[in-house]
Amino acid sequence: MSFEITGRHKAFEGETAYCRHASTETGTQMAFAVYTPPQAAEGEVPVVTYLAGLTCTEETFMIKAGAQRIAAELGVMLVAPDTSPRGLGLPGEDDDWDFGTGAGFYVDATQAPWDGHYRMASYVVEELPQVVAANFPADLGRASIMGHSMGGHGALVLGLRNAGRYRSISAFAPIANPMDCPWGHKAFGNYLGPDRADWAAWDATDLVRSGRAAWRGPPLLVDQGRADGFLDEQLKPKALQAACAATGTPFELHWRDGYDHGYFFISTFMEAHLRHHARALGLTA
Ligand SMILES: N[C@@H](CCC(=O)N[C@@H](CSC=O)C(=O)NCC(=O)O)C(=O)O
Repeated sequence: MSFEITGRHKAFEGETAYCRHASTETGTQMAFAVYTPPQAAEGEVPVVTYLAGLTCTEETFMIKAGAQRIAAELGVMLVAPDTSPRGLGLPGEDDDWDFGTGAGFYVDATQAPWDGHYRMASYVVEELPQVVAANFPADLGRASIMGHSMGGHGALVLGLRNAGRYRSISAFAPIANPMDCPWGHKAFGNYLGPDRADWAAWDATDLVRSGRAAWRGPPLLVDQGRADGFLDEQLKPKALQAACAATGTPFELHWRDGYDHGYFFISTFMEAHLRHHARALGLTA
């Protein structure tokens, strides 16, 4: 297995590392970032994976979210993958900012030409943790997942579909009902095909509403800014809230007055999300 650390940066007595490896799921080089907290010097530490949104890379979270200080206090490893395979040269891959490169949507594509490569669900859940644990002191038995926007959708869906692997799930401004918004229609139509029945398995609201995902862990934690320009057309947190209420799924939605969709919002509430995960991971939070 090829693996390379391309950059190392000391932070809060731990280290942010930028990594690359040859992925079997995507058939490309994939990039990801890892923050290792100082507690890892004493042994394996729990892992929180962060999935970023449209147009982001493995760098975005580490640079903008302000998460390392609190991760260092709590003793949590942070893992942030890139948001899609890159550089495949597929037709249409680089035409739009909300589809293709930087927009893998954390599904396993079934439609040509995407299906052999755009396998971000299997990459995040199966392959990436193994690569991380082979190279960093990660305790995969204690794992949680979080994300933003497209990555909030990813965290919710991958967490709900793989509840045995994740102790807690949280999201900032997630695309909560992608079957019912333009971003979701575009991504799912191209990656999964025209049959909406095939989309439902990748929609957090539908997974909860249908009872196909039965989450019984700590509340699904969601923060949403009221000044978010994408809220009404793309995000639909109230649909997920209604599905959770109807099925008794633990859910906590915080509306944040004046906050928009960006990393000033995310960094403001990052500490609360990491403490939520730390409690689920058995750490003092
Ligand atoms: N087209 C714009 C907007 C892209 C954008 O807002 N991306 C968000 C995620 S949106 C849903 O997944 C983001 O996180 N951007 C990175 C950032 O640093 O804010 C553009 O290309 O900028």
